[in-house]
Amino acid sequence: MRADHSGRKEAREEGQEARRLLARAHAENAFAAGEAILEVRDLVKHFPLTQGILFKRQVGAVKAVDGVSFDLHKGETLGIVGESGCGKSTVAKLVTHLEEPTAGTIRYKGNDITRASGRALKAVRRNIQMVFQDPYTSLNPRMTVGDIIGEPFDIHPEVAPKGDRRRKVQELLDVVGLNPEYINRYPHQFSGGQRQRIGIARGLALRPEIIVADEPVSALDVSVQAQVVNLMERLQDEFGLSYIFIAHDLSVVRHISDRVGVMYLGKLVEVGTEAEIYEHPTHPYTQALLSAVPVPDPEAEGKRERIVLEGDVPSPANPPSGCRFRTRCWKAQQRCAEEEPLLAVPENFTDTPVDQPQRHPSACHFAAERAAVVPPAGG
Ligand SMILES: Nc1ncnc2c1ncn2[C@@H]1O[C@H](COP(=O)(O)OP(=O)(O)OP(=O)(O)O)[C@@H](O)[C@H]1O
Repeated sequence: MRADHSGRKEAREEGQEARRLLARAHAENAFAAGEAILEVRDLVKHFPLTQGILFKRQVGAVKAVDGVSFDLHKGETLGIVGESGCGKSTVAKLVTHLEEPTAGTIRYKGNDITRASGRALKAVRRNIQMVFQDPYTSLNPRMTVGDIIGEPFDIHPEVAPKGDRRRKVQELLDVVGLNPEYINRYPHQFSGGQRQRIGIARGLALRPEIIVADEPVSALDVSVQAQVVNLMERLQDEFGLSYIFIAHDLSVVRHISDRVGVMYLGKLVEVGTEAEIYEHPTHPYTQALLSAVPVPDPEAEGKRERIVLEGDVPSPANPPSGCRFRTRCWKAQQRCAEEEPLLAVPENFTDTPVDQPQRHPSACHFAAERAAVVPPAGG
Protein backbone atom coordinates (compact mmCIF):
# COMPACT_ATOMS: atom_id res chain seq x y z
CA MET A 1 0.00 0.00 0.00
CA ARG A 2 2.74 2.37 1.12
CA ALA A 3 4.96 1.49 -1.91
CA ASP A 4 1.98 2.13 -4.16
CA HIS A 5 1.40 5.50 -2.53
CA SER A 6 5.03 6.62 -2.89
CA GLY A 7 5.08 5.35 -6.50
CA ARG A 8 2.09 7.51 -7.32
CA LYS A 9 3.66 10.44 -5.54
CA GLU A 10 6.85 10.03 -7.59
CA ALA A 11 4.88 9.85 -10.83
CA ARG A 12 2.97 12.96 -9.81
CA GLU A 13 6.18 14.80 -9.00
CA GLU A 14 7.61 13.81 -12.41
CA GLY A 15 4.44 15.04 -14.08
CA GLN A 16 4.67 18.27 -12.11
CA GLU A 17 8.28 18.80 -13.14
CA ALA A 18 7.37 18.20 -16.80
CA ARG A 19 4.55 20.76 -16.56
CA ARG A 20 6.86 23.23 -14.82
CA LEU A 21 9.34 22.91 -17.70
CA LEU A 22 6.56 23.23 -20.26
CA ALA A 23 5.22 26.37 -18.56
CA ARG A 24 8.72 27.87 -18.57
CA ALA A 25 9.35 26.91 -22.23
CA HIS A 26 6.04 28.46 -23.17
CA ALA A 27 6.91 31.71 -21.40
CA GLU A 28 10.35 31.77 -23.02
CA ASN A 29 8.86 31.14 -26.46
CA ALA A 30 6.44 33.97 -25.99
CA PHE A 31 9.34 36.27 -25.27
CA ALA A 32 11.51 34.91 -28.09
CA ALA A 33 8.69 35.73 -30.49
CA GLY A 34 9.09 39.31 -29.31
CA GLU A 35 5.63 39.45 -27.83
CA ALA A 36 6.25 40.36 -24.21
CA ILE A 37 7.19 43.89 -23.24
CA LEU A 38 7.33 42.92 -19.56
CA GLU A 39 8.23 39.51 -18.15
CA VAL A 40 7.75 38.83 -14.48
CA ARG A 41 9.15 35.57 -13.12
CA ASP A 42 8.79 34.04 -9.65
CA LEU A 43 8.37 37.44 -8.03
CA VAL A 44 8.47 37.36 -4.22
CA LYS A 45 7.99 40.10 -1.63
CA HIS A 46 8.18 39.18 2.03
CA PHE A 47 7.76 41.98 4.56
CA PRO A 48 9.64 41.18 7.79
CA LEU A 49 7.55 40.87 10.95
CA THR A 50 9.53 42.23 13.87
CA GLN A 51 9.17 42.23 17.65
CA GLY A 52 10.76 44.35 20.35
CA ILE A 53 11.20 48.08 20.68
CA LEU A 54 14.90 48.64 21.28
CA PHE A 55 16.25 45.42 19.83
CA LYS A 56 14.06 44.53 16.91
CA ARG A 57 14.20 40.89 15.93
CA GLN A 58 12.49 39.25 13.02
CA VAL A 59 9.84 36.78 14.08
CA GLY A 60 8.43 35.95 10.68
CA ALA A 61 7.40 37.49 7.38
CA VAL A 62 4.23 38.63 5.65
CA LYS A 63 4.33 36.75 2.36
CA ALA A 64 2.56 39.48 0.40
CA VAL A 65 3.68 38.18 -3.01
CA ASP A 66 4.97 34.65 -3.17
CA GLY A 67 6.05 33.46 -6.60
CA VAL A 68 4.10 35.44 -9.20
CA SER A 69 4.91 35.07 -12.93
CA PHE A 70 3.26 36.70 -15.91
CA ASP A 71 3.95 38.37 -19.24
CA LEU A 72 2.55 41.66 -20.44
CA HIS A 73 2.36 42.15 -24.20
CA LYS A 74 2.55 45.37 -26.16
CA GLY A 75 -0.79 47.15 -26.35
CA GLU A 76 -2.40 44.62 -24.02
CA THR A 77 -4.34 45.07 -20.78
CA LEU A 78 -3.68 42.49 -18.11
CA GLY A 79 -6.25 42.69 -15.34
CA ILE A 80 -5.33 41.48 -11.86
CA VAL A 81 -8.19 40.71 -9.49
CA GLY A 82 -8.53 39.31 -6.00
CA GLU A 83 -9.81 40.13 -2.53
CA SER A 84 -8.28 42.82 -0.35
CA GLY A 85 -4.87 41.81 1.00
CA CYS A 86 -4.06 39.20 -1.67
CA GLY A 87 -1.00 41.16 -2.83
CA LYS A 88 -2.25 43.11 -5.87
CA SER A 89 -0.87 46.49 -4.77
CA THR A 90 2.44 44.92 -3.82
CA VAL A 91 2.76 43.49 -7.35
CA ALA A 92 2.08 47.01 -8.69
CA LYS A 93 4.74 48.54 -6.43
CA LEU A 94 7.30 45.89 -7.39
CA VAL A 95 6.74 46.38 -11.12
CA THR A 96 7.04 50.17 -10.78
CA HIS A 97 10.08 49.91 -8.50
CA LEU A 98 8.41 51.51 -5.50
CA GLU A 99 9.33 48.35 -3.57
CA GLU A 100 12.30 46.05 -4.01
CA PRO A 101 11.51 42.36 -4.46
CA THR A 102 12.80 39.71 -2.07
CA ALA A 103 13.37 37.39 -5.06
CA GLY A 104 12.40 36.91 -8.68
CA THR A 105 13.07 38.83 -11.87
CA ILE A 106 11.41 41.59 -13.87
CA ARG A 107 12.45 42.06 -17.49
CA TYR A 108 11.50 45.02 -19.59
CA LYS A 109 12.03 44.52 -23.33
CA GLY A 110 14.45 41.72 -22.59
CA ASN A 111 16.57 43.63 -20.05
CA ASP A 112 16.67 42.55 -16.44
CA ILE A 113 15.48 45.60 -14.50
CA THR A 114 14.86 43.86 -11.18
CA ARG A 115 17.61 45.69 -9.33
CA ALA A 116 18.08 48.59 -11.68
CA SER A 117 19.73 51.67 -10.15
CA GLY A 118 21.02 55.05 -11.24
CA ARG A 119 20.40 55.87 -14.90
CA ALA A 120 18.82 52.51 -15.68
CA LEU A 121 16.30 53.00 -12.86
CA LYS A 122 15.48 56.49 -14.12
CA ALA A 123 14.76 55.08 -17.57
CA VAL A 124 12.58 52.33 -16.10
CA ARG A 125 10.62 54.83 -14.04
CA ARG A 126 10.04 56.91 -17.13
CA ASN A 127 8.72 53.98 -19.13
CA ILE A 128 6.66 52.26 -16.43
CA GLN A 129 4.31 54.70 -14.71
CA MET A 130 1.72 54.19 -12.01
CA VAL A 131 -1.78 55.61 -11.64
CA PHE A 132 -2.99 55.42 -8.05
CA GLN A 133 -6.27 54.43 -6.51
CA ASP A 134 -7.55 57.41 -4.67
CA PRO A 135 -7.72 60.68 -6.59
CA TYR A 136 -8.75 62.41 -3.33
CA THR A 137 -5.50 61.73 -1.51
CA SER A 138 -2.92 61.08 -4.23
CA LEU A 139 -2.87 64.68 -5.50
CA ASN A 140 -1.09 67.31 -3.41
CA PRO A 141 -3.81 69.83 -2.42
CA ARG A 142 -1.33 72.73 -2.31
CA MET A 143 -0.10 72.30 -5.88
CA THR A 144 -1.89 73.60 -8.95
CA VAL A 145 -2.95 71.11 -11.58
CA GLY A 146 -0.23 72.47 -13.86
CA ASP A 147 2.45 71.78 -11.23
CA ILE A 148 1.07 68.32 -10.48
CA ILE A 149 1.01 67.21 -14.11
CA GLY A 150 4.31 68.91 -14.93
CA GLU A 151 6.19 67.60 -11.86
CA PRO A 152 7.63 64.55 -13.71
CA PHE A 153 9.34 67.01 -16.09
CA ASP A 154 11.53 68.22 -13.16
CA ILE A 155 13.11 64.75 -13.06
CA HIS A 156 13.10 64.30 -16.85
CA PRO A 157 13.67 67.79 -18.30
CA GLU A 158 14.68 66.19 -21.62
CA VAL A 159 10.98 65.39 -22.25
CA ALA A 160 9.86 69.01 -21.82
CA PRO A 161 12.37 71.86 -21.60
CA LYS A 162 11.32 74.61 -19.17
CA GLY A 163 9.94 77.01 -21.79
CA ASP A 164 7.78 74.27 -23.28
CA ARG A 165 6.22 72.89 -20.12
CA ARG A 166 3.06 74.96 -19.93
CA ARG A 167 2.10 74.02 -23.45
CA LYS A 168 2.86 70.33 -22.79
CA VAL A 169 0.72 70.34 -19.64
CA GLN A 170 -2.15 72.02 -21.50
CA GLU A 171 -1.88 69.39 -24.22
CA LEU A 172 -2.07 66.68 -21.58
CA LEU A 173 -5.16 68.28 -20.00
CA ASP A 174 -6.77 68.29 -23.41
CA VAL A 175 -5.82 64.66 -24.08
CA VAL A 176 -7.59 63.50 -20.90
CA GLY A 177 -10.69 65.57 -21.65
CA LEU A 178 -10.12 68.53 -19.30
CA ASN A 179 -10.19 72.18 -20.24
CA PRO A 180 -6.56 73.38 -20.77
CA GLU A 181 -7.55 76.66 -19.11
CA TYR A 182 -7.87 74.81 -15.77
CA ILE A 183 -4.09 74.69 -15.52
CA ASN A 184 -3.93 77.07 -12.54
CA ARG A 185 -6.71 75.45 -10.51
CA TYR A 186 -6.24 73.32 -7.39
CA PRO A 187 -7.34 69.70 -6.90
CA HIS A 188 -10.26 70.59 -4.58
CA GLN A 189 -11.88 72.48 -7.47
CA PHE A 190 -12.39 69.21 -9.37
CA SER A 191 -14.75 66.25 -9.03
CA GLY A 192 -13.47 62.74 -8.29
CA GLY A 193 -13.59 61.71 -11.95
CA GLN A 194 -11.79 64.87 -13.03
CA ARG A 195 -9.13 64.30 -10.39
CA GLN A 196 -8.51 60.82 -11.69
CA ARG A 197 -8.12 62.35 -15.16
CA ILE A 198 -5.45 64.62 -13.68
CA GLY A 199 -3.72 61.55 -12.20
CA ILE A 200 -3.83 59.88 -15.62
CA ALA A 201 -2.46 63.01 -17.34
CA ARG A 202 0.42 62.99 -14.89
CA GLY A 203 1.00 59.29 -15.58
CA LEU A 204 1.11 60.05 -19.32
CA ALA A 205 3.44 63.07 -19.05
CA LEU A 206 6.64 61.14 -19.73
CA ARG A 207 5.08 59.14 -22.57
CA PRO A 208 5.51 55.75 -20.84
CA GLU A 209 4.97 52.43 -22.57
CA ILE A 210 3.42 50.72 -19.57
CA ILE A 211 0.92 52.08 -17.06
CA VAL A 212 0.23 50.18 -13.86
CA ALA A 213 -3.16 51.34 -12.61
CA ASP A 214 -3.90 50.28 -9.03
CA GLU A 215 -7.66 50.36 -8.45
CA PRO A 216 -7.94 53.48 -10.63
CA VAL A 217 -11.73 53.68 -10.51
CA SER A 218 -12.58 52.03 -7.17
CA ALA A 219 -13.05 55.34 -5.35
CA LEU A 220 -15.39 56.73 -8.04
CA ASP A 221 -19.17 56.59 -8.50
CA VAL A 222 -20.30 53.82 -10.83
CA SER A 223 -21.44 56.30 -13.50
CA VAL A 224 -18.03 58.00 -13.50
CA GLN A 225 -16.12 54.69 -13.49
CA ALA A 226 -17.22 53.90 -17.04
CA GLN A 227 -16.07 57.31 -18.30
CA VAL A 228 -12.60 56.88 -16.82
CA VAL A 229 -12.31 53.30 -18.13
CA ASN A 230 -13.37 54.48 -21.60
CA LEU A 231 -10.79 57.26 -21.44
CA MET A 232 -8.09 54.74 -20.53
CA GLU A 233 -9.09 52.55 -23.47
CA ARG A 234 -8.93 55.51 -25.84
CA LEU A 235 -5.51 56.54 -24.56
CA GLN A 236 -4.29 52.98 -24.93
CA ASP A 237 -5.15 53.02 -28.63
CA GLU A 238 -3.78 56.50 -29.15
CA PHE A 239 -0.42 55.94 -27.45
CA GLY A 240 0.01 52.16 -27.88
CA LEU A 241 0.08 51.70 -24.09
CA SER A 242 0.22 48.41 -22.21
CA TYR A 243 -1.75 48.30 -18.96
CA ILE A 244 -1.66 46.31 -15.79
CA PHE A 245 -5.09 47.10 -14.40
CA ILE A 246 -5.65 46.13 -10.79
CA ALA A 247 -9.08 45.96 -9.21
CA HIS A 248 -11.17 43.95 -6.79
CA ASP A 249 -14.27 44.54 -8.92
CA LEU A 250 -14.50 41.76 -11.49
CA SER A 251 -16.97 43.58 -13.73
CA VAL A 252 -14.68 46.59 -14.20
CA VAL A 253 -11.72 44.36 -15.01
CA ARG A 254 -13.75 42.37 -17.52
CA HIS A 255 -14.61 45.47 -19.48
CA ILE A 256 -11.04 46.62 -20.06
CA SER A 257 -8.87 43.47 -19.92
CA ASP A 258 -7.57 41.26 -22.70
CA ARG A 259 -6.29 38.77 -20.15
CA VAL A 260 -7.04 38.41 -16.47
CA GLY A 261 -5.01 36.98 -13.59
CA VAL A 262 -6.78 35.99 -10.37
CA MET A 263 -4.74 36.34 -7.16
CA TYR A 264 -5.20 34.64 -3.82
CA LEU A 265 -2.87 35.01 -0.83
CA GLY A 266 0.17 36.19 -2.75
CA LYS A 267 -0.17 33.85 -5.74
CA LEU A 268 -1.80 33.88 -9.14
CA VAL A 269 -4.27 30.99 -9.17
CA GLU A 270 -5.76 31.30 -12.65
CA VAL A 271 -4.77 33.23 -15.78
CA GLY A 272 -6.59 33.43 -19.07
CA THR A 273 -8.27 35.55 -21.67
CA GLU A 274 -11.32 37.50 -20.64
CA ALA A 275 -13.56 34.75 -22.15
CA GLU A 276 -11.57 31.91 -20.52
CA ILE A 277 -11.79 33.41 -17.06
CA TYR A 278 -15.33 34.77 -17.14
CA GLU A 279 -17.07 32.07 -19.17
CA HIS A 280 -14.92 29.01 -18.48
CA PRO A 281 -13.29 29.43 -15.07
CA THR A 282 -11.81 26.21 -13.73
CA HIS A 283 -10.37 27.31 -10.37
CA PRO A 284 -12.79 27.11 -7.43
CA TYR A 285 -11.68 30.52 -6.12
CA THR A 286 -12.41 32.23 -9.45
CA GLN A 287 -15.76 30.46 -9.58
CA ALA A 288 -16.60 31.69 -6.07
CA LEU A 289 -15.58 35.27 -6.89
CA LEU A 290 -17.63 35.26 -10.08
CA SER A 291 -20.66 33.79 -8.38
CA ALA A 292 -20.73 36.86 -6.12
CA VAL A 293 -20.83 39.38 -8.99
CA PRO A 294 -24.35 40.89 -9.09
CA VAL A 295 -26.37 40.06 -12.20
CA PRO A 296 -28.62 42.87 -13.46
CA ASP A 297 -31.34 40.52 -14.76
CA PRO A 298 -33.47 39.40 -11.75
CA GLU A 299 -34.54 36.18 -13.48
CA ALA A 300 -30.94 35.14 -14.19
CA GLU A 301 -29.98 36.22 -10.67
CA GLY A 302 -32.66 33.94 -9.22
CA LYS A 303 -31.46 30.95 -11.23
CA ARG A 304 -27.78 31.02 -10.56
CA GLU A 305 -26.03 29.34 -7.72
CA ARG A 306 -23.99 31.49 -5.38
CA ILE A 307 -20.88 29.93 -3.87
CA VAL A 308 -20.42 31.13 -0.31
CA LEU A 309 -16.85 30.72 0.88
CA GLU A 310 -16.45 29.67 4.47
CA GLY A 311 -13.93 31.19 6.85
CA ASP A 312 -11.64 34.16 6.46
CA VAL A 313 -8.63 34.60 4.23
CA PRO A 314 -5.73 33.04 6.21
CA SER A 315 -2.88 35.29 7.33
CA PRO A 316 -0.21 35.83 4.67
CA ALA A 317 2.31 35.48 7.51
CA ASN A 318 1.28 31.87 7.94
CA PRO A 319 -0.35 30.57 4.76
CA PRO A 320 -1.72 27.00 4.59
CA SER A 321 0.57 24.25 3.26
CA GLY A 322 0.07 22.97 -0.28
CA CYS A 323 -2.75 24.86 -1.94
CA ARG A 324 -3.36 28.14 -0.12
CA PHE A 325 -7.03 28.13 -0.99
CA ARG A 326 -7.70 24.66 0.45
CA THR A 327 -8.91 25.89 3.87
CA ARG A 328 -11.89 27.54 2.14
CA CYS A 329 -12.35 25.14 -0.76
CA TRP A 330 -15.21 22.67 -1.03
CA LYS A 331 -13.09 20.35 -3.17
CA ALA A 332 -10.10 20.12 -0.85
CA GLN A 333 -8.56 16.69 -0.24
CA GLN A 334 -5.40 15.37 1.40
CA ARG A 335 -3.37 15.99 -1.77
CA CYS A 336 -4.16 19.71 -1.57
CA ALA A 337 -2.46 19.95 1.84
CA GLU A 338 0.62 18.05 0.69
CA GLU A 339 1.31 19.27 -2.80
CA GLU A 340 1.20 22.82 -4.08
CA PRO A 341 -0.68 23.03 -7.39
CA LEU A 342 1.28 24.77 -10.14
CA LEU A 343 -0.11 27.50 -12.32
CA ALA A 344 -0.26 25.50 -15.56
CA VAL A 345 -2.86 23.76 -17.72
CA PRO A 346 -4.38 21.27 -15.24
CA GLU A 347 -3.78 17.53 -15.73
CA ASN A 348 -7.37 16.82 -16.69
CA PHE A 349 -7.24 19.38 -19.53
CA THR A 350 -3.90 18.44 -21.07
CA ASP A 351 -5.71 16.31 -23.72
CA THR A 352 -8.23 19.07 -24.45
CA PRO A 353 -7.57 20.77 -27.82
CA VAL A 354 -5.53 23.96 -27.42
CA ASP A 355 -8.24 26.17 -28.86
CA GLN A 356 -10.76 25.17 -26.18
CA PRO A 357 -11.33 27.94 -23.62
CA GLN A 358 -11.31 25.63 -20.60
CA ARG A 359 -7.68 24.78 -21.39
CA HIS A 360 -5.78 27.57 -19.64
CA PRO A 361 -3.48 27.83 -16.61
CA SER A 362 -5.26 27.13 -13.34
CA ALA A 363 -3.48 26.21 -10.10
CA CYS A 364 -5.84 23.49 -8.87
CA HIS A 365 -5.43 19.71 -8.59
CA PHE A 366 -9.15 19.30 -9.20
CA ALA A 367 -9.75 22.04 -11.74
CA ALA A 368 -13.05 21.65 -13.56
CA GLU A 369 -15.53 23.85 -15.33
CA ARG A 370 -18.60 24.96 -13.48
CA ALA A 371 -21.39 26.08 -15.73
CA ALA A 372 -23.29 29.36 -15.85
CA VAL A 373 -21.75 31.33 -13.03
CA VAL A 374 -21.80 34.69 -14.79
CA PRO A 375 -24.08 36.50 -17.19
CA PRO A 376 -22.81 36.90 -20.75
CA ALA A 377 -20.71 40.01 -21.50
CA GLY A 378 -22.87 43.12 -21.46
CA GLY A 379 -25.76 41.16 -19.89
N1 LIG B 1 4.86 47.75 3.89
C1 LIG B 1 4.27 46.64 4.36
N2 LIG B 1 4.69 46.08 5.50
C2 LIG B 1 4.11 44.95 5.98
N3 LIG B 1 3.09 44.31 5.39
C3 LIG B 1 2.62 44.83 4.25
C4 LIG B 1 3.18 46.03 3.67
N4 LIG B 1 2.49 46.31 2.51
C5 LIG B 1 1.55 45.34 2.38
N5 LIG B 1 1.62 44.46 3.42
C6 LIG B 1 0.79 43.27 3.63
O1 LIG B 1 0.89 42.47 2.47
C7 LIG B 1 -0.36 41.87 2.16
C8 LIG B 1 -0.74 42.24 0.74
O2 LIG B 1 -1.05 43.63 0.70
P1 LIG B 1 -1.48 44.40 -0.64
O3 LIG B 1 -1.75 45.82 -0.28
O4 LIG B 1 -0.50 44.12 -1.69
O5 LIG B 1 -2.84 43.67 -1.01
P2 LIG B 1 -4.02 44.12 -1.97
O6 LIG B 1 -4.51 42.88 -2.62
O7 LIG B 1 -3.56 45.21 -2.86
O8 LIG B 1 -5.10 44.66 -0.98
P3 LIG B 1 -5.87 46.05 -0.97
O9 LIG B 1 -6.80 46.01 -2.12
O10 LIG B 1 -6.57 46.04 0.35
O11 LIG B 1 -4.80 47.11 -1.07
C9 LIG B 1 -1.33 42.35 3.22
O12 LIG B 1 -1.44 41.37 4.21
C10 LIG B 1 -0.70 43.60 3.75
O13 LIG B 1 -1.07 43.82 5.09
